[in-house]
Amino acid sequence: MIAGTGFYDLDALDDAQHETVHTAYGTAAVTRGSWHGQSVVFVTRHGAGHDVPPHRINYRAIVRALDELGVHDVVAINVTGGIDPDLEAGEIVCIDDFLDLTRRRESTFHGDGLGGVVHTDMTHAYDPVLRRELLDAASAIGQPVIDGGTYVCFDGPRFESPAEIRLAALAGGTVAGMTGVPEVTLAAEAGLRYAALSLVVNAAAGVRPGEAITMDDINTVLTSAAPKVLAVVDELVHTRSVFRSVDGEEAGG
Ligand SMILES: CSC[C@H]1O[C@H](OP(=O)(O)O)[C@H](O)[C@@H]1O
Ligand code: HPA
Repeated sequence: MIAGTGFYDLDALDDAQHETVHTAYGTAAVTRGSWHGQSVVFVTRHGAGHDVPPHRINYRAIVRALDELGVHDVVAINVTGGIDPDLEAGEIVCIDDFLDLTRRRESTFHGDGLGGVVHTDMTHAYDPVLRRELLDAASAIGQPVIDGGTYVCFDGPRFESPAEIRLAALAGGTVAGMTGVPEVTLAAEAGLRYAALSLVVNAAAGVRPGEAITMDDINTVLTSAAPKVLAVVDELVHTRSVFRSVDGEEAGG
């Protein structure tokens, strides 16, 4: 699980061990533990003290570390601003596409052409099966989650201008964030299954004319809504543990 703003530790993890993983792309701080008997690796992408801004996160080290630790499935949580005017703060969207409007990020494992030039398909960058599992988990606990939406990624760390959000809306954007890309594209390059739950914490700039974006308002939404997102992931992990014990499989992955 890779989470960001408002998600700095995972109380659900038993036997949590903090580790630094050294990769060819730099280091990543991870917490490993057991959740409903399943092996889980948790990463808080801005760091435990939220001291890494979105444009400075070492996405390649995080994704490579998860890959090297044997992770197969990644559930990402991103908090976002709603571009779609119908979205209210506190709503959750299970993302199914992205638009990359970042400009200054290391965004590939294949930049140097070593081993050949590689072009990775992004048609199903958000894994349909893992998305379905998340949506089913949400249904099982009665938590509404919107099925599908386009995550538009900006560099940040500033919020967008109203004109930037109008451009993103014209392109079909649903929510705006600063961390979803290249996390999703690197996961695809690494062959990891990746799905993302996006928690809307404000209306994106200009969507509600006259309304400013404040961290106080965002933190208020996070306090009440973050547990709902975690409850969906908890149900997913719980469901998997039940199926694995019925199947007699080893917990893991
Ligand atoms: C809430 S202020 C903006 C900050 O929040 C989002 O973080 P994350 O994607 O890690 O949940 C956004 O991308 C910015 O980093
Ligand atoms: O409005 C936003 N824009 C970009 N990222 C965000 N993260 C929370 N809200 C926003």
